Amino acid sequence: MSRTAPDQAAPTVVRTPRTSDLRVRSMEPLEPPREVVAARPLNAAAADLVASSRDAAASIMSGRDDRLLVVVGPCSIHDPSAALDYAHRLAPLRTAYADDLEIVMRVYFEKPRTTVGWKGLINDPGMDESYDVRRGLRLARSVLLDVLATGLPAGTEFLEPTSPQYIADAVSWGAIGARTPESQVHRQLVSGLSVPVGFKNATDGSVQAAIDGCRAAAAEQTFFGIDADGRASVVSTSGNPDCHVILRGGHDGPNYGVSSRRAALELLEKSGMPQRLVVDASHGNSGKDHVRQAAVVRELAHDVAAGDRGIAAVMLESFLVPGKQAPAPDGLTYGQSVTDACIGWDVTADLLAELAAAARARRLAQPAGAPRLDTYPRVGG
Ligand SMILES: O=C[C@H](O)[C@H](O)COP(=O)(O)O
Ligand SMILES: C=C(OP(=O)(O)O)C(=O)O
Repeated sequence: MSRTAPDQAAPTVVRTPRTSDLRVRSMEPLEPPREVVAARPLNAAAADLVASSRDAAASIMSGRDDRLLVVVGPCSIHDPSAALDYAHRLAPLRTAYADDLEIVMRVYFEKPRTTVGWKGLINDPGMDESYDVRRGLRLARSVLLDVLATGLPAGTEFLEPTSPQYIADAVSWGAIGARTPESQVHRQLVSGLSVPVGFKNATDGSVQAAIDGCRAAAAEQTFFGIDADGRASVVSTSGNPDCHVILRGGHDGPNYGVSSRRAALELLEKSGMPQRLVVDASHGNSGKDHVRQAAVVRELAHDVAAGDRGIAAVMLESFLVPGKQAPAPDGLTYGQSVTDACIGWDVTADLLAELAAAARARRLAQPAGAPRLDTYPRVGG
């Protein structure tokens, strides 16, 4: 065996380990928002509806308007035809109850999941794990414009930090879901949205998380985002004063009852925010049992009719057919939810009539000289 002389040693091979994209399978550029918006721009009538319904929602939430805001519609949009069918039924009720209710349709495209599951029409429009996000974005925009054309404003959850560039001009009310009120990314995003936004209490029931979310979103923020051409950008915002809290229940049970509402109103007062709440009849407040939603709404309507002014808005998950089914690319029941169970159309129509009557009764019961709610400052104001 020959020994290698030190000056003839084999050169050391220095291997540089790969340290990025180890778990990224692919990256595909998206169309810039400007192109998607230009393909289906808002017309003047739709822009008027968006602007006036945003004002109405902000006025109701601050107490300048004594009607009830009602955000009602499917848990998620999966079939644009069924969503439009629903919108055509709801739109006449918006007109019929306009003196007492400001009805906004839930048009939710992005679903936050507890672990994993279908993440909504934008992420996977075919519900077949093909994740055609380009189609999803265009489809979502079309659904929003078609809903606006029926005369209904739309409300949605903002989840992906860049998707609002594609659709937010057509949205009248926004939500930050229970899994994200503490997320800095979402608070920053809301600070730049031109839309009134409700922060849900956290899934553990914390209302303070939602209040802190409103306060952070009311402040000026600087963060990463994309511009209308899709370029990575530094975004600086002036803050969103039109934020409010949504009670949706939590792991320990519902929080729509009078004592939970009173506790939430006290927290709002301590933070100098309007003592006005959105109450979600679904999720933790119904235990995800759609039949329970009707009981929750009726309890809220009773308290509104008795003069409760802390309830400014009610959210309902409703579709054409009650219940829910598993998401699938075909073979689905038309008009039934593929995420949380929804109440069906007939019950929805009854509940809207009851909420309108309750808002009317509250107005009539208002003692002359009662303090105007609009004396509350705006968030951060
Ligand atoms: O609103 C919909 C659901 O409650 C939310 O997306 C979480 O759903 P999951 O717990 O089924 O994932
Ligand atoms: C996901 C939703 O609700 P939450 O964030 O309260 O679970 C929703 O309203 O669609």
